[in-house]
Amino acid sequence: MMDDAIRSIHAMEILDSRGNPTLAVQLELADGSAVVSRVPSGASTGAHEAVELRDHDKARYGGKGVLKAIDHVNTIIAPALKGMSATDQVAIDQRMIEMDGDPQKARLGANAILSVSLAVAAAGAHSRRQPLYRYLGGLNAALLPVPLLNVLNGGAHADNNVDIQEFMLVPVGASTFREAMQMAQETYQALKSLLQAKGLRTAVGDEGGFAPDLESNREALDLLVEAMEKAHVKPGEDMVLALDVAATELKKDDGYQFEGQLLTGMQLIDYYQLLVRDYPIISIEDGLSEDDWDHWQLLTDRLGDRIQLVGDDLFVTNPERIARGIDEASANAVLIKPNQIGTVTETLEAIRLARSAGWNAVVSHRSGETEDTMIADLAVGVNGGQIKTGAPARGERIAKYNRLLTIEQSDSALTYAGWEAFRR
Ligand SMILES: O=C(O)[C@@H](CO)OP(=O)(O)O
Ligand SMILES: [Mg+2]
Repeated sequence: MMDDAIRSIHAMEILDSRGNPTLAVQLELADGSAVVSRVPSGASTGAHEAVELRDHDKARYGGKGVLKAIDHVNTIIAPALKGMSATDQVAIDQRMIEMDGDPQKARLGANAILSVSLAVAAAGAHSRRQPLYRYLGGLNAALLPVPLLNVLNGGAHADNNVDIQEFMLVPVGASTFREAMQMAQETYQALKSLLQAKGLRTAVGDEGGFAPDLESNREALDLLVEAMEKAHVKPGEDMVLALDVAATELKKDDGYQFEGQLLTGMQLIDYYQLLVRDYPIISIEDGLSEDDWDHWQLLTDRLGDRIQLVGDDLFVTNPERIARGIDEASANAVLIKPNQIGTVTETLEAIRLARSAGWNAVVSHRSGETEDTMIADLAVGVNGGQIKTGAPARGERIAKYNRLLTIEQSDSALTYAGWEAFRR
């Protein structure tokens, strides 16, 4: 047996940051080295995402168990991959895709497949004695990503009257990743004291952002600009803002339920245009719903030369949907979540495709996360330039930021992407 041959794969149940069960995989190579991978889980999931397999035993965790997925790894996937080389990522992923046979990976489960795919990548890097980002990106990996830090929450991620799901700080003007995190942390703390001074709630949502009861989306944006100023961070220069509207969650009949009114797609686009005029917004994710291709095209036509328009639910990290988006000029960037598609190979393909059209690729966490830091390495490895992984709070989000801080301080060949990340 070669040193990097897979000796064993073992899946087990662990908890995600919401306390719901997810799975971890321990993979051992012939040389005795072992790695662990852990799979995240979304709340505002897109209908076109690959299928996350959960069992329906309501007695266990309200039906959110993952016993089926675990069983599929241990009894179907593990025996099939035993003996294969961990550096054969493409062949292994292909094998799992074929064994599943369903376009949305509904048979074995995308979470089952991803847990193994991630472990194989980690093991491949280990056997080559390279950090994961270097293994994934080779010499091409040169950039530390700009963090998009979700510090204010609404929508499906919070229990308040704000419709936009995520308001993110983007410290583009920093000169290092470390400085970017410091700037974000100081603004986050300034925001907290502003909320306290106004008698507003400072409890945090799933991703560590605050979820105060505000009157409007504009009130949230005003607060963020005020927080920057309080932290001596210059809006529009040191730091800009990004939004994830998660508009699929707002879809109602033919329109969008937004700030107490039913708006048409066109009215929503007009609204974004005014927001972009009034605030230092650099990026809007999921401004429209997952099947509203026509309005996506109109939005991109209207704002695409000024800001980044990111498809999350629209593309679900799926190369086929991204190809359609490129064809129809539906957006100019794609959100990359490995668990939306289920394998490392397809994730890399999605990024390559986006890049070939001159689009940006934003590597992202899920709202239900674990301490796994693979996405930090992925963002560096593919020179993504941007990573979205929550507030500078909560251990599972900090784990990714800490991984990036560690990478920055241990590899002098890398530089902070800064404004460069948004140039197309
Ligand atoms: O909508 C999103 O972009 C994500 C992550 O912030 O949320 P979820 O994982 O719930 O889909
Ligand atoms: Mg999103």
